[in-house]
Amino acid sequence: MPEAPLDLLLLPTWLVPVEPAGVVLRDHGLGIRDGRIALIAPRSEALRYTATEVRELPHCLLAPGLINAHGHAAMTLLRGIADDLPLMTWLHEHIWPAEGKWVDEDFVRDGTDLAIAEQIKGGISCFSDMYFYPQTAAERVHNAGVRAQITVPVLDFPVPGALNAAEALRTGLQLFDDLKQHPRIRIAFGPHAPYTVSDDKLEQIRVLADELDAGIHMHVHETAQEVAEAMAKHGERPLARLARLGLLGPRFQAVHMTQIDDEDLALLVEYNCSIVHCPESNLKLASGFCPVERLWQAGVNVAIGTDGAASNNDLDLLGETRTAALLAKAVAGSATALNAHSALRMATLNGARALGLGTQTGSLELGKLADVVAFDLSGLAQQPIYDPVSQLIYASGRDCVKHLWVGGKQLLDDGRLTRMDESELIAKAREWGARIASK
Ligand SMILES: CSC[C@H]1O[C@@H](n2cnc3c(O)ncnc32)[C@H](O)[C@@H]1O
Ligand SMILES: [Zn+2]
Repeated sequence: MPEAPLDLLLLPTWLVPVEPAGVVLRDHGLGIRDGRIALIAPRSEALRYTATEVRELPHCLLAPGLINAHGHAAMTLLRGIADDLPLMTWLHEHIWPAEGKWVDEDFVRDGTDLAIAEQIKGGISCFSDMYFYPQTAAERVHNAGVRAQITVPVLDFPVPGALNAAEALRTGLQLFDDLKQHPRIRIAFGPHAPYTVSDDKLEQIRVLADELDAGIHMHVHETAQEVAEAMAKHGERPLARLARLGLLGPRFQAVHMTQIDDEDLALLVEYNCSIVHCPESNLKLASGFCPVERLWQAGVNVAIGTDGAASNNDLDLLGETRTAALLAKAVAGSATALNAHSALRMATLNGARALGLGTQTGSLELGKLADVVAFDLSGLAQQPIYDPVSQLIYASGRDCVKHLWVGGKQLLDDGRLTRMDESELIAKAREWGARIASK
């Protein structure tokens, strides 16, 4: 029986599948059927297939959609509200007061939409979100067509939208139930940090996460001060405390990890945890440096995240990946650390693995979801091209992002959002900015 026609055949100059590592396929086609990758073949062979739509992509590099493995989407509306401060001053004196005053469902709706649009324009097909009103964030993800891990935020003190941790967990459980069949949304737990969540709440989360086979996403070892204060208070390092409470495992996503001693590294390896490295937020808040090369050599899965726009101040994962590649060399004292191909892997497949989506997305392989980005490398600043991946990571900005498909649906076409109104998003963000600045 003849095969059903492809829905879409993409014909780029370069195809970078990410798995197998280091491969660049020249003049190949990628076929999509029913939202999944159905064909990868040399151009001449690919052209023998019938396809409803054929898209020539000259000078384009086709790669898996980028995965932003840590952020606080709605914080786009607090972009630039408090710059050039250390973490605790930033949080206690500026961000938490602003969130207490402004964050409601409308804020999360408009801020999340703005973040989604910025991320789509930056080639991000999937992101992780840790913020208040996760049900509203999930609704925005559903409408926009992107993929996301939405975490249920848990803190020991009252927060916007959920009066206490018990209520936050109750809301969260409802969300797990409502969205368990959703094709693009995965719910996880988001205990904020070891210094804001008590042992009993963490144990409760461990039990629920085991029952639901869910991820646990948490800021951990963000600064040396966090570790020193935990030593003074509990007599143990935060990661060791989390291990004692049974939270560590392959579904645990430790965000930041700028402080890693030998025992910490042994725990990360033993429990097969993922790390989400946020180099630009760590640089801006002067939080510290995650030792990426050391983790990589030890076989730990390291993904990349932007963190929120109030500490970064953009959601540009391509730029973040370049920063990660450069910083890894400085921290390791070795120019061979984190080459361009490994950096792209961190921003794609490692992100998918961290979020529990490694068998579904993060690489261009037959049967995987068609989450695909096309970067246009035809510009002056990208010439000449010896290695297109080097050019992408070290010499390109997000203005090169041309098209994005998520599950085979096109969300960005020639740099334009297909499902969202950019001028409306800008107008709404300006309204919020004016309101917040005036008070
Ligand atoms: C539980 S909702 C998220 C909560 O986290 C705050 N936040 C944003 N960035 C960071 C960071 O780098 N470290 C710690 N906490 C952060 C955000 O403002 C929300 O209150
Ligand atoms: Zn964060």
